[in-house]
Amino acid sequence: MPKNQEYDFIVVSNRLPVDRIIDVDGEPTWRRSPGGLVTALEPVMREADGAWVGWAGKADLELPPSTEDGIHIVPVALSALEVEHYYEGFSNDTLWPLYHDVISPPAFHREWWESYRAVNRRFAEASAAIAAPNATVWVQDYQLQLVPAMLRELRPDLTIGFFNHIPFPPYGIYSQLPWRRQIVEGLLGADVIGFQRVADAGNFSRAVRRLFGYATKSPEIRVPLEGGGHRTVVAKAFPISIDVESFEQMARRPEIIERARQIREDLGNPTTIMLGVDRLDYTKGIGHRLKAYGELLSSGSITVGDSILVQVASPSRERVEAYMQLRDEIELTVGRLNGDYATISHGAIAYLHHGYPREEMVALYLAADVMLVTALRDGMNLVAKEYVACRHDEDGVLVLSEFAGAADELKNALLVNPHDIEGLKESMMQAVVMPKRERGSRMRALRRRLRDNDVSHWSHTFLETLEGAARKAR
Ligand SMILES: O=P(O)(O)OC[C@H]1O[C@H](O[C@H]2O[C@H](CO)[C@@H](O)[C@H](O)[C@H]2O)[C@H](O)[C@@H](O)[C@@H]1O
Ligand SMILES: O=c1ccn([C@@H]2O[C@H](COP(=O)(O)OP(=O)(O)O)[C@@H](O)[C@H]2O)c(=O)[nH]1
Repeated sequence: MPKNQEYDFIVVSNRLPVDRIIDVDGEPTWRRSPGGLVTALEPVMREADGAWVGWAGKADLELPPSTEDGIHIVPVALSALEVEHYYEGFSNDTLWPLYHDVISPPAFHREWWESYRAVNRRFAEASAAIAAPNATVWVQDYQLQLVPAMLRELRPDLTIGFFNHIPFPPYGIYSQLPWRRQIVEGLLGADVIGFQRVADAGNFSRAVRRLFGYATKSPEIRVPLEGGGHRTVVAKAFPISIDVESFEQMARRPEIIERARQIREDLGNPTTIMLGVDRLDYTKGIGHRLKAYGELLSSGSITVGDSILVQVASPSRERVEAYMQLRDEIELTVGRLNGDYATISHGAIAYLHHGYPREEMVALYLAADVMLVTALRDGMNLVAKEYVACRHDEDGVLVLSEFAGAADELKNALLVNPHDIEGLKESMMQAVVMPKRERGSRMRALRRRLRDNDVSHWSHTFLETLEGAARKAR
């Protein structure tokens, strides 16, 4: 790629779609990055001839732009201290818990904030340097909330969109943030700010009114300009989705169907396989799920041999204290439940602390009778949508937390409040005994709903709104 290549369309996110890793032979190579942001944006970028600006997942790594698996990537380097202060610190120990209902207490440190600002500036400069005149730049997520305003200052010709993949909290929580004004100002640099849920967009508009007193009339916010007049910023919900077709196609492949059969056989062909798939994150409600499952075992409502819970808990943010603690808690609970209930031949919980490739995920979805998504708070939760996309057999039951963004659309799931352990147990049992007819009718309705909003619909709707807003502003 020539050095100063310019692009008309740029996606900017903390993570690139691939992480730089060292393989077993000691050779550097790339591996798919974790999390739903990459799952959703990868097909969007394949369709567009743009560039993806982001971090390669390792400290102190200066890499030239390149094309990996058909996507132009422009790596931004972070020092080890920046990984600690900007990524693990401000992004994942301040903003992440604050924006997820303070499930874990957020930590506020001024040096983390300074690092967040410096790294946001670097992302803004890296994007400005490769943007063609009047290009569209789409900034992603809470790690980069200052980038829109920084970019607007550097390049007023650009059309700037922002999408927040996690919730935006109510003002009573948001207002704890010492840098609450600066973050809102950063976001208001965008022409369109997208959120997962209508409630998130409402919370953001309220924060703008409370902090700055700007006039808002949903979905528009009037931002006064220095020399008089105003700019209009659109703040609106655009629920993210997945490439439904590609998940379904994968789930129809004979070798994946065979792998699903093999998984069931390896688990001893139980009557009911329950499945949880999450990054090992305190927002995902894994502990609540295990508590409910343990009580069902204890009361004899379910028995080992007849039922098993497969829990994929993929490694995440492993140097952040709250995540280390969570891992200890979860693994202690799993150990106890297996110790109390497993037999030589049958486990109670198959606990897997790994990140699996997509093919294996799809086989697991096909093998699972009941999918448990019990997040305490989650921007969207693409796992719930992937389960539905894969069930072309119109079978399987989705138990879904009402605190996951996906619950706004997937109303034919069994919706639960994961804090209500009795209610959760009842829903899990309802899923176990649900008649085939009801499973089929619920799954058909879920699949219809999912097809109405796949990831290409999401990105086109957002980008059309962005184009319209920018046209009005010119
Ligand atoms: O990059 P990491 O720190 O390893 O974390 C992985 C990603 O987690 C979060 O995902 C969110 O985006 C999903 C897609 O919109 C959504 O379904 C989910 O509810 C969110 O939690 C995070 O927002 C991403 O930035 C991370 O890359
Ligand atoms: O071992 C794993 C665990 C998860 N995932 C994928 O990671 C994404 C998780 O996205 P979600 O929106 O559910 O949550 P996030 O991790 O982004 O908070 C989904 O595409 C999963 O299929 C995966 O590929 N391998």
